[in-house]
Amino acid sequence: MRAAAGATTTADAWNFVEGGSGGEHTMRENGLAFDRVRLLPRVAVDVAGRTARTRLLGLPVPVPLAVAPMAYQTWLHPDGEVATAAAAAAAGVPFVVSMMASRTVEDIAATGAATVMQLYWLRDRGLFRELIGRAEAAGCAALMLTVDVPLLGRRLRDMRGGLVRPATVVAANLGGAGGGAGAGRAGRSEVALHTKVLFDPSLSWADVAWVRSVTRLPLVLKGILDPDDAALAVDAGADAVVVSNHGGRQLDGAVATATALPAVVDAIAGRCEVLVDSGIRGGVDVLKALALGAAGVLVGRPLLWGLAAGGAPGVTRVFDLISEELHEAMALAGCPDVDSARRLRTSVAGGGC
Ligand SMILES: Cc1cc2nc3c(=O)[nH]c(=O)nc-3n(C[C@H](O)[C@H](O)[C@H](O)COP(=O)(O)O)c2cc1C
Ligand SMILES: CC(C)CC(=O)C(=O)O
Repeated sequence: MRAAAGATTTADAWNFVEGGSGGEHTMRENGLAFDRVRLLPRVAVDVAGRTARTRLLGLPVPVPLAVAPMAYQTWLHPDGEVATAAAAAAAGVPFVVSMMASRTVEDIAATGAATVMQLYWLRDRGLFRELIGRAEAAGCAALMLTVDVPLLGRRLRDMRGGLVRPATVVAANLGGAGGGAGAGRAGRSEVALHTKVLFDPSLSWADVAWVRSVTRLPLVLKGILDPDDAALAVDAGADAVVVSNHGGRQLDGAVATATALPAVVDAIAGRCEVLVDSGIRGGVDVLKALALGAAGVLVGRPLLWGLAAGGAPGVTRVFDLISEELHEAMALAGCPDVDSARRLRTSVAGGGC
């Protein structure tokens, strides 16, 4: 799917999707860390009637997956987020709407997908509150505040290429500011410049508590890696956290999520839901995430590959592949359900149990 996507997208769009920050060490390590996790399968467990059904973010789901918030999907396919969300609706999987989505939250919600609205901390608090109101009115099931982007990571592929969004690829929920803002020269990324104007790097735990106080929706914090931050997230009233390094797009050198997850799960101690993303590439990775203590995962780049390669049917194909792999892996690991998957023992290749 990735190869098919690469063959259809422009160099700018491909760099934007595939790129990480700096030397892309964290981006590579995300996959390697999931690869190093070893599962201890159980045997002689009746898995004939197995199910991966569970609840995520208060929503019933057939598999413990949600679509990660990802900006500017019309860059990859003309229908953009509406195509991805239509496939998510068909799969029964929640769709997280990026604040920088290129289709409106109302159009996305109209696909019938269960939606969650992702927010960045904006300098313009009026606009920030307006978006919360729109998300509530559109029927979003939760808000997801991304806390790992005081500024955009140093994305060398985008800087070297002088990345510019096409003028048609707009932040549809922010008044539709388009790309092409004259920054298209080597060493500059127009996306980084645009976000620098919008995003407020002063976010603090007091602000998180304020966000908690201005909405009745469940609040999810995305971008937690340190167990102390996980505990602070609970104190600030978070209903869920996402263990994430933003797909290796923020701090290069940050820990891989499969490595960080167990300590966060311990620190949370059941007080809120723990999700994970960054490096999930198939059903076995999902099973590993569950075994490491997550309630579920956000799937990122693989869905964009499906979108670029084949629109909504391409995204559906990716959901189907991950679901088939998960169900097969659960059977082979002796897991009739998600709770038993979360009790599997793990070890790390080269280490002890
Ligand atoms: C093209 C692209 C755009 C993204 N846009 C956003 C965004 O708008 N908001 C956000 O919180 N995370 C964003 N992310 C990060 C994803 O939500 C997720 O954390 C990351 O993709 C997980 O890594 P993986 O795709 O390698 O598994 C983006 C990621 C990609 C690849
Ligand atoms: C436009 C960006 C802020 C989207 C993002 O979070 C990302 O590219 O990782």
